[in-house]
Amino acid sequence: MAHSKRSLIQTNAFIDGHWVPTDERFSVKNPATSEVITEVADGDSQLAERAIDAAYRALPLWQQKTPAERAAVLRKWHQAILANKQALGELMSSEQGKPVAEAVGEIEYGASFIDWFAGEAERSYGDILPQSQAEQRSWITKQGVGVCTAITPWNFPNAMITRKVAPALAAGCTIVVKPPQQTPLSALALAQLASEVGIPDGVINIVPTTDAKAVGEVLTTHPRVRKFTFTGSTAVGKQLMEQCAGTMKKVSLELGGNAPFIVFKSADIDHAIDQLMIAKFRNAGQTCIAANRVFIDEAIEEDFIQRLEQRLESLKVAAGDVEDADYGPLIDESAVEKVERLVAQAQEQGAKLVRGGKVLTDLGRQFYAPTLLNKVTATMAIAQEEIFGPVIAIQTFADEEEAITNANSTPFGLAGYFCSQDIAQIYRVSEQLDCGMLGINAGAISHAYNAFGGVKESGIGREGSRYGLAEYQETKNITLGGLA
Ligand SMILES: NC(=O)c1ccc[n+]([C@@H]2O[C@H](COP(=O)([O-])OP(=O)(O)OC[C@H]3O[C@@H](n4cnc5c(N)ncnc54)[C@H](O)[C@@H]3O)[C@@H](O)[C@H]2O)c1
Ligand SMILES: O=C[C@H](O)CS(=O)(=O)O
Repeated sequence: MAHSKRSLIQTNAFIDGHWVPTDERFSVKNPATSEVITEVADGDSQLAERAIDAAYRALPLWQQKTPAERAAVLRKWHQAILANKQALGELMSSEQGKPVAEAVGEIEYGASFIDWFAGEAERSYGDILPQSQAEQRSWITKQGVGVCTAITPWNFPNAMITRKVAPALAAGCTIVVKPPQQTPLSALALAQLASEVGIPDGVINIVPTTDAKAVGEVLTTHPRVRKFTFTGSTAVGKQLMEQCAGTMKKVSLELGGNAPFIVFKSADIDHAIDQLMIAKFRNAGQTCIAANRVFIDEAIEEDFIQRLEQRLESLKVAAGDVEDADYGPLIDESAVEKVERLVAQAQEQGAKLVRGGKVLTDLGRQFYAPTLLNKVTATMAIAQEEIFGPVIAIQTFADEEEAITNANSTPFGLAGYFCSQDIAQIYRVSEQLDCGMLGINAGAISHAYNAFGGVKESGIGREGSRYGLAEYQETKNITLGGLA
């Protein structure tokens, strides 16, 4: 595998354009080998307050820039990221575990949000309102909300940051980001490139920490913070939303999922399996929109399972720096233990293990085999929790109504998928599935142009698309009188 020439490893906090060391530091490890990559500054609540103050000081000058000026420097950042995508991909793979090729793909995906929102900055329009009084005229302006704070997850260490930072900066906001403890290096590398291309000091600030609770308390309660955005588990999202209430922050939450993947008997089975492989095994299944519950029409169950099992045979599991790896290790020991628990419990309750169901010990404790379980039921934990691993859990259904009822039967509503060649069925089912995003004959649905987000306990708000900028803007109604 070709290795990049440039290293982008930064190990200190990034505040007000400066790299800030701390007395305490924490280790960042490679999940494939458990080797320590480096030690990173361990921020605390005081450092978080310092970062917010820097963002507050930087706000006026950044707000006063024109959308075209903000777009221009965002496009420079976009280009710098793409110019370093191999180094950024290798860095991400080392700290998160995904194959380098997939990591480079995430870098490109993450960069696409910056390019997209550079354009959205230039297309952010207000409105002229109908005249209600003879002597008055009214109009709407859209203004950046102010200082923002963000907390992001480890599974997509680059894109989950740019999906927030890009619209925030495009809207004229400044931001403080707490990256995940497991994968801070990707965030710090983004900040380095932002600084190199001229994004002003204090506009982007990064505070790595092992004390998420203390730093999060500051990011969600500080009076200078007007907007909080979170991507992570539903349980933590609920807690952080409560913490924001005291200062009425504008909140957007991208939370957990439990995506159904329904294959109707009208589907093209081979195409459905292709899409399921994407929706399940991307990032070793550690994806919020992974196909978590697979529903197969009982009329095609035997044929589908036979063909699917054959496809699993072809998957290559290996460390991220191995050529052609389809997926790598799970992020840590607790992730492996959760998958082992869910698979064991399912089998104890009657599920049938068709393939896999074990750690690939020859590769290491973190590597879990491609796994296929059949005869799963809705009452099993594996159908109620995010598996977050390379495990396909199959349930069957007799008719469309049963499939839809079962698919909608969880507190989550992030993504859903179904495969059908029947256009009437496609319209019926797409209108009844209760989720924020639907993939119909499509397992890959994450693009900067699309509106990413969930309903029910999967979140509030949308990221990407033409809807993503509004999460970082306030709508101001202005009325001018005395015109008679
Ligand atoms: N909807 C989406 O777009 C999306 C995307 C990626 C991941 N996720 C979800 O994230 C979860 C996996 O990521 P994770 O394990 O990092 O989730 P997590 O909720 O444990 O952690 C997410 C972030 O929150 C921080 N955090 C944890 N507890 C905190 C607290 N008490 N106060 C402040 N910060 C705290 C963590 O340090 C991390 O930075 C899954 O549920 C997945 O579905 C959702
Ligand atoms: O984990 C879910 C993230 O949102 C990743 S992606 O946007 O689906 O690639």
